[in-house]
Amino acid sequence: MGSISVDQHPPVAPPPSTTKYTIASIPADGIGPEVISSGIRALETLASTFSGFSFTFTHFDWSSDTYLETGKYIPDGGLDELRKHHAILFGAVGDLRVPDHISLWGLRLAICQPLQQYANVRPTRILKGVTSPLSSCQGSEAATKKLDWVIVRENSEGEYAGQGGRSHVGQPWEIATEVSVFTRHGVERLMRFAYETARSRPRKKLTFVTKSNAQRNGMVLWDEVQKIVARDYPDVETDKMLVDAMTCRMTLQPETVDTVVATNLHADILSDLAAALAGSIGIAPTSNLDPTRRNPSMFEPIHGSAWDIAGKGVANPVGTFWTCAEMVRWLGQPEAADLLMDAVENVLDQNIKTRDLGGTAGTDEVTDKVCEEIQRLGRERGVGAKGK
Ligand SMILES: NC(=O)C1=CN([C@@H]2O[C@H](COP(=O)(O)OP(=O)(O)OC[C@H]3O[C@@H](n4cnc5c(N)ncnc54)[C@H](O)[C@@H]3O)[C@@H](O)[C@H]2O)C=CC1
Ligand SMILES: CC(=O)C(=O)O
Ligand SMILES: [K+]
Ligand SMILES: [Mn+2]
Repeated sequence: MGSISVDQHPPVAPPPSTTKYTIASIPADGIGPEVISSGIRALETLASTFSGFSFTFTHFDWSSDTYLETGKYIPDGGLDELRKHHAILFGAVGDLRVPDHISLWGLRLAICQPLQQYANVRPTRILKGVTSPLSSCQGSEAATKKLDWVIVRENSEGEYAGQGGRSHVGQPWEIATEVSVFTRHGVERLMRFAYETARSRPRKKLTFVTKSNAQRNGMVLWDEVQKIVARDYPDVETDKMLVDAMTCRMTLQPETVDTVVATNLHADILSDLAAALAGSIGIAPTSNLDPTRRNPSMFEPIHGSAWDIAGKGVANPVGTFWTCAEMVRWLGQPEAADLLMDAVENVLDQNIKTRDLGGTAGTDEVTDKVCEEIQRLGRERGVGAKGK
């Protein structure tokens, strides 16, 4: 096991120096446009409440409709257009008329990979006013109060590297391969990011998730690189879990978990579980970060395009509000991010919730109330005079 230092850049570069933020919005498919329009309303309300910063949105109509019309999700030169912005706000991609692997690779992964958004960050906690499904289990009430996690997901390689192929298509002897790719460079930069995240949180605790008993090459390199990186973070307590057992620990001992690092596929699954344990897949956020800030980062709710509820006005916008709060924090406005989350929790606590959380409110009602609460909290906290 040799020493490594392939990636010398600091794990997280500082936010932009300007306060006039340009945001590329890509609502895309299904409930994406519904929740993104709620998110933009909340962001505009936030900017008018604070007056120290502003947003300018550029709307990109890249979606499965566009693909069906033009044969492309992203037009020629599209990524260069995205690069002109400070951040990207994304809804979800996926449409019944297009195979899922075409849509995901045509849009979301076609942005994350070239823009080197290698760190996918997925916080979960039980928001005020929300009941965890774990709370109905005997004795777990105290434990669920301590469900406060950040899952750091590898977002550029691993099981979603896109390597593989099919031969002898349609023949009885057809073969298909899906090859996971783990590079020292890719694993090291992600481990450093995960350790920095764990270090920034009060408990300074990292659960390292692996599957190196069965996956005996890539996961073994994953383990070796983690051990090397861990030496630089003696103040962070690390424990190691095989991914299958991790599902049990998240469910039965949520209070023992704080920051988690896992591969692209493992963390994709664990983070949907995390969202459900915190109440609903409709509340959880995702940041796809290029920590070097050489490229804009992309922010999206954790959920997909949810065709089953699209167009009905019932999608939960909370995952997008939390996503917007994470984006605002990334851009360098932590006070505004905190206020947005406080507004969301106050509204949930008044029992104004969508039906996935047991409520009866629609997307618009929740959005109206959150915007009103942003303004009320802004007045209460006297934030309007700050900045500029
Ligand atoms: N990042 C992305 O763009 C993602 C795209 N997808 C795509 O989305 C499509 C549907 O995938 P599914 O596996 O069904 O996952 P999904 O997350 O779209 O939906 C799963 C279930 O959760 C519900 N749900 C999701 N978001 C909700 C919200 N905000 N409020 C209330 N209920 C909500 C849905 O109604 C559905 O019953 C597929 O094409 C898939 O490839 C899936 C995950 C992420
Ligand atoms: C595609 C997907 O499920 C995700 O990025 O979470
Ligand atoms: K999404
Ligand atoms: Mn997912």
